[in-house]
Amino acid sequence: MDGKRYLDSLDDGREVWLDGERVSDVAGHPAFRGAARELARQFDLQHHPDHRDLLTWESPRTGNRLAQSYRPPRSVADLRAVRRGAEFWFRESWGQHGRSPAFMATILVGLYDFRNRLAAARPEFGANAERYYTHVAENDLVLTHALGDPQIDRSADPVEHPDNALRIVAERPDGIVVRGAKQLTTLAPLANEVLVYLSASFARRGAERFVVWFALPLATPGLRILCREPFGAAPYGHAHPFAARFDEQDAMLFFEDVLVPWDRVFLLHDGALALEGLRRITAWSAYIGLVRYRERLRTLLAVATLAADSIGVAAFRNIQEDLGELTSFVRVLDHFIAAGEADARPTDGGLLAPGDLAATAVWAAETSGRAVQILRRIGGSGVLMQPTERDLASELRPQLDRYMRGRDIGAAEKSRLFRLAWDLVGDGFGQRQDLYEFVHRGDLARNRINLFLRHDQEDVLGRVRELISRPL
Ligand SMILES: Cc1cc2nc3c(=O)[nH]c(=O)nc-3n(C[C@H](O)[C@H](O)[C@H](O)COP(=O)(O)OP(=O)(O)OC[C@H]3O[C@@H](n4cnc5c(N)ncnc54)[C@H](O)[C@@H]3O)c2cc1C
Repeated sequence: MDGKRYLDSLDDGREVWLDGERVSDVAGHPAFRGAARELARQFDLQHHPDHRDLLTWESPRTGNRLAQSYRPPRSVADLRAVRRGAEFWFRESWGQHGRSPAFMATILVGLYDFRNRLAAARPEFGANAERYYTHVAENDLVLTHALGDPQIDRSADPVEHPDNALRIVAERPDGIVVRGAKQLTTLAPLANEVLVYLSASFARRGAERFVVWFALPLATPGLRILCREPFGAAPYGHAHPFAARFDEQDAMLFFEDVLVPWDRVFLLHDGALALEGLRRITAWSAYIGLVRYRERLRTLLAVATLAADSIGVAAFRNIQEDLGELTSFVRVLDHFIAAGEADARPTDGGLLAPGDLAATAVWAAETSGRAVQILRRIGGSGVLMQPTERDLASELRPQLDRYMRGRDIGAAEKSRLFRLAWDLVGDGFGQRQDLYEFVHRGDLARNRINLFLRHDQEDVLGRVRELISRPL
């Protein structure tokens, strides 16, 4: 994929809705233009001779150079190559692109890896998974994924209230027909394809007719995409340096009796397999997601360090403690990522998966809000109160230079620094990024419970039981 091909690919008749209107030119619309161009820029980097070996690899099957993130890792060296490629993508986007192609591609690797288990249920599903992986990898398609059912009534059983879950309304010779909605799909207006599967809560609820995994182009007839309020636009000349480039959008997906051809179906009516598959297909994305989170935290730490310096608080003990706490998050992530590689284990699909990182999903959700709080505490009101570029060019400039400068920094640079902080932790974009960090790995409560229930502590339980079996 290169930038032009990517931008052209969005002109495919997809049904994108924004603020009550259908968007005819997604790549050119002000709400999406910045994010689309940024992704296009990153795709072009894959073709730059300086980055070719880092960002692409040669498929032994076809001899074509494919995006590095589609490499199915068979060794620790492969895992590292995928990680290093992802590090480059996430540095380019300052850790702000959750649904980066470098992330989604690894879910496709997971689907490929799970093909034998899918085939055991129905042979054609395993073949579909393998063919689909090859199709998206060879064409370097931009994917998103949709797992959650709409937030209508979480206490209601979808068997009695079928609108509460995406469901199959017909099985025909040419495919299945699905009706319903998916709650939230990042990047949907800007992706080529959506992979639909189920989070653990939904796979577990025992309503087999709602259990389905499939993939479709976003331009499929009957599939409607409703976008949320965009954050990339810049009213009143206020710069939104991150939002303008990295607002990857989030959308509801409505399926109005959409036909999914059989060759795009991977799993049907099997909640137990969907539950097993969830961990399998996300094994690599959980690890690559940590690489992105580390980049977001590195960005937060750098902006917080410079902000502290710029207002003369960097030498204060409480500020250094805050910065130290943020540094500890970055360093812990270094160790988590290293552990993913050190504990890598072979899969029954013939690949090498990172070690179990379930605890990191809990830790990341717990630390994300705290990281935001630290930058807000350090920046104080400066995070909000900064002149715009037009203010800086106005006759107010002498006052700005006098009263809005920093310790060793002029008013212009200081305001740009704090605009970064505002986008990271303040404005709509910053709030969205924070919420994303908190929920996108799934419900924190459920993740904590699962972690506890799966934790093997038989040894220490036995020793404590033994200890209390006689007077202490
Ligand atoms: C910015 C952003 C981007 C996202 N991107 C994607 C994406 O690309 N693809 C995707 O599939 N999803 C995406 N998500 C969705 C995300 O995975 C969900 O938000 C998350 O799984 C929580 O689900 P929910 O929002 O539906 O909350 P709910 O499930 O409705 O939960 C709301 C609250 O109710 C509690 N609760 C719910 N059910 C129960 C229960 N049975 N018992 C006890 N308590 C309960 C929860 O703990 C929570 O506190 C995104 C979300 C955000 C905010």
